[in-house]
This record gives sequence, structure tokens and C-alpha cells, in this order.
Amino acid sequence: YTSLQHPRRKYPPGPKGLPIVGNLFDVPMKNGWITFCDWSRRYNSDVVHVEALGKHIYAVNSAQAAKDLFDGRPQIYSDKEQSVMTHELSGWRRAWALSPFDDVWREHRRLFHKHFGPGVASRHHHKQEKAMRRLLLLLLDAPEDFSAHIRYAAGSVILDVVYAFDALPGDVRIGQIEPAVQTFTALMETGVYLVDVFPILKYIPAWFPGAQFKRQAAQYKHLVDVMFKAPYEQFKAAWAKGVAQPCFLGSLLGDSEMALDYEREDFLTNLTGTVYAAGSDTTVAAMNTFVLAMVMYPEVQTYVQEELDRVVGRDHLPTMSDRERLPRVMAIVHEVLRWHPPLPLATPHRTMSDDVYNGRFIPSGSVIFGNSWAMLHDPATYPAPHTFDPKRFLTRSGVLRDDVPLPTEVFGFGRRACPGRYFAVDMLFLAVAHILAVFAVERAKGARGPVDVKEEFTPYVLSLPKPFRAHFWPRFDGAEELIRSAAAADM
Ligand code: HEM
Repeated sequence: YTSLQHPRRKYPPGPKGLPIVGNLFDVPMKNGWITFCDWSRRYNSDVVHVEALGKHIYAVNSAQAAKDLFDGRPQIYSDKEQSVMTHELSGWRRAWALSPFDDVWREHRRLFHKHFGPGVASRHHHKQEKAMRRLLLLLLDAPEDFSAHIRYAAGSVILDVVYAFDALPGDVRIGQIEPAVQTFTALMETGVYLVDVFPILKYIPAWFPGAQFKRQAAQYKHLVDVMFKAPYEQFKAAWAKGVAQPCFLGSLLGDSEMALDYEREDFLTNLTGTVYAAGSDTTVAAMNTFVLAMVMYPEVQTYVQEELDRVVGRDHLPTMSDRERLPRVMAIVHEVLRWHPPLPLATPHRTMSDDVYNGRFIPSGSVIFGNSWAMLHDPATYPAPHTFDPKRFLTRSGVLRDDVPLPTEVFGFGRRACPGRYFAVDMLFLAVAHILAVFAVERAKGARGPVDVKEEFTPYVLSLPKPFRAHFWPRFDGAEELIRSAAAADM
């Protein structure tokens, strides 16, 4: 322990900072996962470090170091930064995905797990399948609006599962929520988050968001409060009348165990409202990445469609019960998540006490990024990591290999790792299986022939393909009829 008290502590390597401001200008505003990965190579260290204005920032770039720290030392590495701008002024403190490592978080997480854990996620399958049948119909009728349809499908299934809302496209209940989700993206993109991490930036005029930001934050907070409260109140009204349908919130309200000491109302509002915020944009990002990969790598479609035709046939749509028999579809899901993780730096954790790792110092209150992208692009584990190649997960005979690790880091780290991952993987399995069962995904037709796509992703916390065009063609005679009759059965 004496090394901790040594006046010249040894930190992990990183770029050399300037006097006083330290590495302020090195802290990456965009594509941080690539910068951190480059530093890791340049300084030959899986953990890299910068310091700016007294704040220490670390990026963990290898799966081994992530296991050692996040899994091995959960009492130190499971907290999250609380920021004035995002949490307080803009109302995001309600989201337990961002909350401190405390008893209220623990209780939120325990109750969520009870309804979304690996053994019970199957209770949501019929709602997920219904959302997919609707998605196919939308893609059939307006293929080029695929990105909007994906957003609808990912959002509406969460409303159905959490509040038993059966929302069609354009439903006001979706309109109430989506703008609030977008405030989070806006906060990340304007760099407000950095002001929070380095409070001293508030005194630098160019950085300080000032009165205008405070007005903006008040508007955000209003939207965020509506997102959490409105669906909750609507469900409670149905519950009081005895007409509520089964869902997550209904099970919570009906659970005798819910006689908790917490202020019960806000506890449940925040528990349920966080699901849409955490689960919609992430799923949307992965599904758009899937479409981009299909346009770029058409031969992958043929390979998977052979499996779908053989296992499922062409006279009905796939269901969750086909999953074990569709390893090629699962290989696509894993490769989509590996190729471009929706949260390439997961979400930053915060240390709760001083620590030493491999002889290097990590003080209490540091920001720690787990660089999922770097781990999932490590050529030692995934050769030719920039190529989209689902076959890397399959044996020659086409079953899932057990010697190539699944991209678990896409779901984050330690105690804070995504508890919605079973639900998310089920959703992605269904999306890939449904879309490829009936459609050929191709380049859009422009005035001068097919429109090429670029492999470009947005550079912030949540990273998804930049807008691109694609077309969805029914791929066999009878595909259109199959889509229409399956969707009609739900009406
Ligand atoms: C492809 C889709 C998804 C990806 C890539 C993803 C990824 C992540 C990541 C990286 C984290 C942060 C982990 C960390 O800080 O170490 C997280 C947290 C979380 N996710 Fe997901 N997620 C996805 C879908 C979902 C879905 C569908 C739900 C809900 C049904 C969900 C619910 C949550 C919650 C509640 C947290 C906060 C956990 C906590 O703080 O304890 N996620 N997710």
C-alpha cells in the first residue's frame, strides 16, 4: 500500500500533457474508441491514461484488463459519474442506467432482471414477433424509409412489453417519448458532458453553456419528465379501471413484494421509464448496422438465406423456436455487434476508491472507459477485424464455434453490464431472420443506377451508420403474400 502514498505516483502511459491544463486538448471529442485504441498501441499498454485539470481518465483496451478490473474489483469499478448538466438540470437522474452504485440502483436492477433475465426473457417473445411482422409490412410498402420503420419497431416493442401499449406507427405515445430520448444524444453531441467531467471548464467562456443552456436544460427536463411519467400514468389509469393488459409494469404493481420503503411512485416510474431510454436507440443502431452490412456484403445474404429456406421454408415466417437451428442467423447477430458496437466505449464507469493495477495508480473518482470497440477489433481474437465476416463464428459444417469468443463486451462491463442483453439478442435474432427470410437487401436505385453506400458511423457515445439508402425486394414469388397475411392475422 505504501506505493499509494509515494509522492510521485506512476500512472499508466498516455500522451504527454501541457502545463496546468494537462491533456485537456488530447481528450477525444469524437471517435474516442479509435483514439484510445491508437494510444494503446503507441504506448504499448492495454490501459492508457490522461489527466486534465485534476481529473483522471482511463481507457481499458483489452478484454483481460476489463475482466481484471470491472469483474474482479466490482466494489471499485461499478459507479457512474453524476453530472450537473445531464443528471440534475436535464432530468436524466431518473435513468438508473446512469445512477450511482447504491441501494436504489441495486433494487432497480434486481427487479428488472426478474423480468428480463435469461430464464424469463421468453415471456416477451410473442410481442417481439408481432413487432417483426409489422416491420416487414412497413418495409414492403415503403422500403426506402427503413430507418424510420426500424425505429418504430424497436420503440413500439418496448412500449408493449413495459406498458402493454399496442402502438401503431405515428401513435402519440411514441411521439411523447422519442423527443426525450433525443435530448440525451443532443447532450452528448454538444460536448456538455465534458463540461460536467471537468467542472472547471465552466469558467472558460467558450465552453460555459451559460444561461442559454440553462433554458435549454429546463426544456429537456420537461421532455424527460414526460417520457418517464406519461406512460406510467396512462398505465395506472387502465390498471385502476381493471382493463390493463399483462406487462412489466403490471407485474410490478401486482407483486406483493413491492411493499417497499422507497417513495414507491417515483421508484417504479424510473425503473420502467429507463427501459425505453436504454433499449430503443441501442437496438436501432444495431439494426441499421445490420442493413448496412447486408448492402455491403450481399454474398452473406445468400449464405444465410440458404439456411432459412432449408430450416424454415417459404410458407411461414421464422419464430424464436427456430433459433437453435439457425446458427448462420446467430452468426450475423454476433458479427453485427462485433463489427460496430452501438456503444463503442460502453458507458464510462467511475472509481469509488484508490487502486493500483500492474503497478500503476488509479485514484478514486477517476473516469474509466471500457473500450469495447478495441476489444472487439483485437486481431489476435478476431483476425481481419474490420471485415464483416459472420463465418468467423462458424465451423466448416456451419455450427457456432466454441473457440471464438462471442462479442460479450458489446454489452459493457462488470456489475453494470447490460441487463437487457438477452432481450436485445432475441430482438436482433428475430429481425435478421425475418428480414432475410423474405427480402433481398440491396443498394437503392438512383437516377444513375444503384447508389453506393459508405462505411461511415456517427462519432459520439451512441454510434450508428450515418444515413444511407437501401432497398428491400421480396425475394421469391409469394413473399409479399406471406408478409401481408402474417401481418393481417395480428389486426
Ligand atoms: C443491441 C442492443 C444493446 C446494446 C449494445 C446495449 C449495451 C449496453 C451497454 C454498453 C450498457 C452499459 C454497460 C456499462 O456501463 O458497462 C448498457 C446498460 C443498460 N442496458 Fe443495454 N444495450 C442494448 C439493449 C438494451 C435493451 C433492449 C434494454 C432493455 C430491454 C437495455 C437495458 C439496459 C439497462 C437498464 C442498462 C443499465 C444497467 C445498469 O446501469 O446497471 N439494453 N447497455
